[in-house]
Order: sequence, then C-alpha cells, then structure tokens
Amino acid sequence: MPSLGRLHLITDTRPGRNPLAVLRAALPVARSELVVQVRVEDSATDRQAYDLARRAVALCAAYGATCLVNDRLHVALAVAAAGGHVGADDLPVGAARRVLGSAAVLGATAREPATAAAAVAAGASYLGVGPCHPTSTKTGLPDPIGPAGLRAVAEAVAVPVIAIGGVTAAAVPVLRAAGAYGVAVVGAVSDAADPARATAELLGALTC
Ligand SMILES: Cc1ncc(COP(=O)(O)OP(=O)(O)O)c(N)n1
Ligand SMILES: Cc1nc(C(=O)O)sc1CCOP(=O)(O)O
Ligand SMILES: [Mg+2]
Repeated sequence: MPSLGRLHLITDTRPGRNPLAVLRAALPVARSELVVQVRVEDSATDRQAYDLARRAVALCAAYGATCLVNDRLHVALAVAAAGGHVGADDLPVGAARRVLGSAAVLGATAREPATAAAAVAAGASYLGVGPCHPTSTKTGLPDPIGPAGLRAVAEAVAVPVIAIGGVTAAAVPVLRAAGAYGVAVVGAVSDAADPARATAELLGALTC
C-alpha cells in the first residue's frame, strides 16, 4: 500500500458550496500528498454521492492523489476509490474491512485511546482523531480534545493519526508535535478566499 498523504481534504457539500472547484484548486498544489475524502450530507442520495465521488476519483487520478469515500462504502466500491472512512454511526471497522478488502485504505474515527486501539485491531489503516479544536463545520460533536487528547491517541497506536476539527495551518505545528501524521480539513481550504494558497500553506506547515 503506498504511503498515506498528509493533507486530507474533505468535501464541503453544504448548500452553496462547490466541492469540485475546491478540488480543482487544491489538487495541482498538493498532488500525491492530498487525500480527498468525499463526504456528502446525510440527506444526499446515493446517486448524488456517486456522481460526486466518480468525479473526485477521476480528478485525483490525474494528480496521483488518493480518493476515499466517507460512510458509504458501496459508493467507494462503485467508483473504485482507494478506500473509505467510518465512524461510530457507520459500519463497524471489521465489517468495513471485509467490505473494502485487505488492500483498501480504511480510516476510522477515534476520540480516545481504547477506541483507537480497537479500531486498529479491527483493521483500520489510519485514524481520524478529533475534534482537536472547535469547528463550525459539523454539529453534535463532543468537546474538543486538544493536542493533549490527540497525543494520548497517537501514543496508543502505530498507524497514522490524522488530526481533524478546526485545523488551520497555524495549528499544524502543535498537532504534529503531539503525534499527528497529518491533518484533515474542510473549512481551512473550502472557506478560504484562495483555496490553492490555503492548500499550499497547510502543506508547508505539514512538511517543514
Ligand atoms: C479524517 C476523518 N476523521 C474523522 C471523520 C469523522 O467521521 P464520522 O465520525 O463517521 O463522522 P462523519 O464525517 O461521517 O459525519 C472523518 N470523516 N474523517
Ligand atoms: C467531519 C468532521 N468530523 C469531525 C470529528 O471530530 O469527528 S470534525 C469534522 C469537521 C471538520 O471541519 P473543519 O476542518 O472545517 O473544522
Ligand atoms: Mg461517518
């Protein structure tokens, strides 16, 4: 399995957003360092998820980037994505691994060490850990775990830990020092006036 990219860009499909335009801006900058996670609103139909995912897979292929699909693993398989990401309300990690197969990238959400270790034992190849900081992108999350919470998870597992939740380029050094291999963002790129520049700033912080 090729090494995992360090910058995970999650699609923003809230009303009024243009996720494909954001991908077209970010991909030429980050190329193979980018992991695109296709995440749609819960209210989206499978057909809408499929249409976005197949376009994202094609764009990623042109730049050597990795494309994953959040939650809907049948969509991941249908578009030949590299894998998927699951959390507490999705298929259990072991079941997700059986669906996707042994070669797929499989991310799992973990907020504390015991869940993290269990997810890895069940077949997760990376962990999304957060929310590290307050975020306005997703509601209903627990309180932020901060760099200390991230460190506790990172010290418990041997797979890449991807910090998520309110991540900005300025926050990256502290998160990396706490054990993050990479970061996952929505707003830091999708809300930016210049998504290409925001991507470059995040990459710079991740690779310095
Ligand atoms: C990299 C990464 N980390 C965490 C999540 C959150 O997944 P989940 O808890 O299943 O919540 P939804 O994104 O499905 O609402 C993620 N998607 N990516
Ligand atoms: C989709 C998602 N999951 C989270 C978690 O902690 O599980 S935080 C989050 C949203 C991240 O968006 P932003 O980069 O704009 O804060
Ligand atoms: Mg989920």
